[in-house]
Amino acid sequence: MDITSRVRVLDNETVYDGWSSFNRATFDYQHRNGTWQTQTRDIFDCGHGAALLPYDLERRTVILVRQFRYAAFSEAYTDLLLETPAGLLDDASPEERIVIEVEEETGYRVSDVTKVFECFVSPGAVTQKIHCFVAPYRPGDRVSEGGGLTSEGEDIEVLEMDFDEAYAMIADARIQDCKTIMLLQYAALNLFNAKGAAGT
Ligand SMILES: Nc1nc2c(ncn2[C@@H]2O[C@H](COP(=O)(O)OP(=O)(O)O[C@H]3O[C@H](CO)[C@@H](O)[C@H](O)[C@@H]3O)[C@@H](O)[C@H]2O)c(=O)[nH]1
Ligand SMILES: [Mg+2]
Repeated sequence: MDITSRVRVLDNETVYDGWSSFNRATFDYQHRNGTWQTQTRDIFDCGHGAALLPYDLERRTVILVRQFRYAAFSEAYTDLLLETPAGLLDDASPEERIVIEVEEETGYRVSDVTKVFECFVSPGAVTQKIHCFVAPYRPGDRVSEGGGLTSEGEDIEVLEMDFDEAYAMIADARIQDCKTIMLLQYAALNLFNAKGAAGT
């Protein structure tokens, strides 16, 4: 379904333009019953991103990263956040960008990369879409320490974790990042034969 004819943008004001941008859009939207309504929405834009879960089926492990996230901290999450490696696209394609980002953050050089889904992270207010990937890895694929770019303020800890332990961390809220939850659930359903995954 293409709903372009049901939206008329009246104004798109840039409220802030810096590392990210913040816009206030005013538009007419035609409801399903045919009536038009004027709405205003504040929209946060920091570009699109890509995320990847490296997995080793033989050793039943995955690679996650742990880092400080001020946005979560400001909402009383006082621990470091556990996530899959991920990054902003910065004008590259998701496929190109994610391989570079995984090596920068984890030190692992992955090659057999599979796109599994893409998702809007918070579509009521945030423009960002995350392209999500998985890739197998072996211990010998580690070519550097990783850790991210100190010059950009990154201080990233690399964790190789037992898959079942990582998966269980969703249920007790030790993992709260949405791309990480979705990729671990994808892996439980499609890669590992996980206890508690649907159909097992
Ligand atoms: N958030 C933020 N980051 C900034 C800013 N200025 C510079 N940065 C730097 O921009 C870099 C972004 O690192 P990436 O690895 O590219 O992105 P990320 O922060 O890991 O993740 C982003 O993309 C993910 C999706 O792939 C998102 O899940 C995540 O929320 C975030 O937007 C970091 O080094 C960060 O320090 C700023 O004002 N705000
Ligand atoms: Mg990152």
